[in-house]
Amino acid sequence: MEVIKRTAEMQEISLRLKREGRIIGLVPTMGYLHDGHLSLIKKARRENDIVIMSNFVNPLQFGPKEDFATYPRDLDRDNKSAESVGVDYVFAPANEEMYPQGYDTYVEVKGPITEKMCGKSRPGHFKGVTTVVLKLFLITQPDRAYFGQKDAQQAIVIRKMVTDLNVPVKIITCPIVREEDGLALSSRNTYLSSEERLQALALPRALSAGRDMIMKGETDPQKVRLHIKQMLESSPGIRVDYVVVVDGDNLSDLSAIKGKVLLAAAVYVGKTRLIDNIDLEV
Ligand SMILES: Nc1ncnc2c1ncn2[C@@H]1O[C@H](COP(=O)(O)OP(=O)(O)OP(=O)(O)O)[C@@H](O)[C@H]1O
Ligand SMILES: CC(C)(CO)[C@@H](O)C(=O)[O-]
Ligand code: BAL
Repeated sequence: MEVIKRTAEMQEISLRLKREGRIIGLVPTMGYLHDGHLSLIKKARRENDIVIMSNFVNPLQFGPKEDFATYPRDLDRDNKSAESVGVDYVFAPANEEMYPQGYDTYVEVKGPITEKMCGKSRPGHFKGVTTVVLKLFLITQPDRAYFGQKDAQQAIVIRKMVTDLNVPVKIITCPIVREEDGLALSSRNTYLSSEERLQALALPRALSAGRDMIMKGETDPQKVRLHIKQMLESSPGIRVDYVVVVDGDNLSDLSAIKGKVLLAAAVYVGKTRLIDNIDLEV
């Protein structure tokens, strides 16, 4: 496995691999790898000749009061994990490589899908995500790129960017990997104290309760949303950011529960903001 820090070098390698006819899979990450990331890499490994994993904590997608500075980082450990699951190239640029002095270009998906949920709570977040992801695509020339369903809105926004800009990359969304007790794996789980770690279980439990209501025949999205919200609000240590029950393809509001449905929520557990969701076909 090679670790590449320069954008020009990574792009040169990727263009050469493409000329040689190799199929490239890209797994974009912000590092501090866990089994969720590894599941994306393993799928990319099975489906492509070459696997590139990017490891870059993108300052552009963090708000001024968010956790860019404290976001967990451990490049050495990440490189060992990446190598153990067959990554060929780790692309780990410094900020100045991605955004040199005078950098001025941004990519933004405008409209309803970036205005709600995490887009509403984190203004500018998705503009930062789409900008870095398009840059990563141009630097690494992937045929396929792998994203986790845990960041469901992110995957939908990236699909929209790729469609609207005719980007020749196939977007593959992979299922959420969870701890045995149901908590979705997330680098930010490391912020939780042992008490908060227990309190955080309210999030997957409330979403599962919403799913159970639907399985038992509930068709009113507002009733399901309220039930999830009330469960969260009555859970110790939890502050609700948002709860939605929306169309799983485009995040639009539903008049009735039918087809692809996404139950998604973001909560604060102490100072830590966690997101989770369940998608189902009704
Ligand atoms: N539990 C998970 N299961 C599947 N994919 C995941 C999981 N957690 C993260 N991913 C995916 O891994 C990719 C990189 O995510 P990222 O590095 O931000 O990790 P993270 O754990 O989501 O961190 P955080 O949520 O704390 O920012 C994203 O596509 C994300 O959706
Ligand atoms: C896609 C991504 C790597 C862009 O910085 C990030 O948003 C993430 O880790 O999900
Ligand atoms: N996993 C999404 C990256 C972020 O929260 O900024």
